Amino acid sequence: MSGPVPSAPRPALPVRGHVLAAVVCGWLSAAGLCLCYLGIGGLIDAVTAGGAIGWRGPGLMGAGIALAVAGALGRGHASGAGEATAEIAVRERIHEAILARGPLGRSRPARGPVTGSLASLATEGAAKVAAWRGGFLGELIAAVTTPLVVVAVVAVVADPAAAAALLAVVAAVPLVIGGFQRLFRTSTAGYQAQSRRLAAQFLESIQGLRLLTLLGAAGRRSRLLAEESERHRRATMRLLAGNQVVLLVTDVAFYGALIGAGTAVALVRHAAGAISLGTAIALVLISLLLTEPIGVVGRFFYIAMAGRAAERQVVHAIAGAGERRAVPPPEAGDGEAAVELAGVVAGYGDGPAVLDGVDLRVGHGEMVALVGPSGVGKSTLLSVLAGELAPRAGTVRLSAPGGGPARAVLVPQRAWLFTGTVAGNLRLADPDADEERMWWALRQAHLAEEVEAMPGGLDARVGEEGLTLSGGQAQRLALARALLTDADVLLLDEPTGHIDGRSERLIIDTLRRLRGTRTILVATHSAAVMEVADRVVELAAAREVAR
Ligand SMILES: Nc1ncnc2c1ncn2[C@@H]1O[C@H](COP(=O)(O)OP(=O)(O)OP(=O)(O)O)[C@@H](O)[C@H]1O
Repeated sequence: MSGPVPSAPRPALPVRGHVLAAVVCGWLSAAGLCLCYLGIGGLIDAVTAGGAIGWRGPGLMGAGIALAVAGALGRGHASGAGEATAEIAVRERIHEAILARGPLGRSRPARGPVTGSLASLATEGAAKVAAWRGGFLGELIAAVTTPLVVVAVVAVVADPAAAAALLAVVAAVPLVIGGFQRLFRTSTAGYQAQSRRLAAQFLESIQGLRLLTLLGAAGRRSRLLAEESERHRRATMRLLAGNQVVLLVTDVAFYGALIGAGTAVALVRHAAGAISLGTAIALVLISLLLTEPIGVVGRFFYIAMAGRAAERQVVHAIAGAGERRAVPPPEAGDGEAAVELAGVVAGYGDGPAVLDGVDLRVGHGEMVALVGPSGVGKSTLLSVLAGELAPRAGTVRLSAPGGGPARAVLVPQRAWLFTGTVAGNLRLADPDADEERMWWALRQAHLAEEVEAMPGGLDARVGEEGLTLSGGQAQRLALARALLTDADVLLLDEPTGHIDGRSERLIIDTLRRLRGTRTILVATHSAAVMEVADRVVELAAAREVAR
């Protein structure tokens, strides 16, 4: 994923209520624990005084425990619900972006991620963003502000002067954390610079490998890379050592300082006769709660950093999708032919024209095989028809059988298989598809039996984290996905190109059965596919060949 990160706004997620609820529940839980500790203090005072225990101590303890438990449960629930809501929202936004750039299309935007990385962003990335924005943010705010709640409870229920002293200690914590982060940043920056240098040198060497070999410089270059790798290893070790120091210092210094300060305040106030022994012990226990923000700092590095990085990619992805919409869709024709190309000129960027004045007319329900030598522009023509590549000149018209604009869908040469389930992969094309419809599409593509045999069936996990489908199965899954769109025009780019013989036979049989049901353009080198087609058009000469 390259290109500058745009200053597009962060995706608005409907989790404000969840975050707020998590924060409030966190506060309630902290206040409950304070009351519970003060109750314990009250009990200690009653026991040491030798009098009746009374209601105050047990009452505070009971109320405190109830509040703490309710708060903890509420916080857990709010975080869980927030995370789930955020994940769905992020995924929907990314799915919109995927659909906007053509779910089955070969996507080569000038900027922004390709479809495959968009989809892994929609799975793993969405989970990271959700864990951060929906789940962790509320807990973070609650934890960071807990000391203030603790101080407030101490001020109201125990001793305002002790509360003021604790407040001063709490205020010093962010300053010290900031100082440590600055120290740490220097070693992180050094590591990143080293990392970039190494990556650049590797890339340069691979790109220039041929030249290096011709010049007899490969050995020298490899020694240089070895030295650079060693420097990188040392930088990594320095970073890890720095990390350990930060963790150690955080633990020892902060826990020690906060609990020590709490104990000192309690002792001083008790010695001055301002608070009882029980309240002093309660203050020591309460000072444990002041360490709450430190507990989240470690998780902050993992959850928030990963979540924020994924969030930047999501913003980038969504912004990229906006650019894709800028390619105008093919015009609607008069309805007489499904596809009409007249004088189409197309190419990539500022490069030469790949298609130079192509004319083609395809009737409704006709199956046309596009043939021609490799590189002649068959895939390019399909990209133009799919609305992925705007023609430089000429007209492209797609008509639905009854007139009006037609929908075209492209199955690329190598089907992307997204990390997720079979159903998830199918629903990229039709988010509302029910199981029956998905099985229908799988049967059409001759994949139903194989999916049935997979653990979980439609819920079988495929892609990087699950089953790896064969090239042929992936191609048939992509075909099933295309059929789910109910597009009028099906564009198939080399559907039998890189697959096993059995899959090839199954796909050809699918094509045979689809013939006449919709308009199909299939770019191919396969004689068997040409055999199935109604017509064969050779692209080089833009003329029909005899069959
Ligand atoms: N994204 C791209 N950017 C720049 N040039 C491209 C791009 N895609 C294809 N080309 C070039 O356009 C020309 C036509 O490629 P295209 O993939 O359309 O040919 P094809 O007939 O489908 O080939 P094959 O039979 O090998 O699939 C080739 O010279 C190719 O290098």
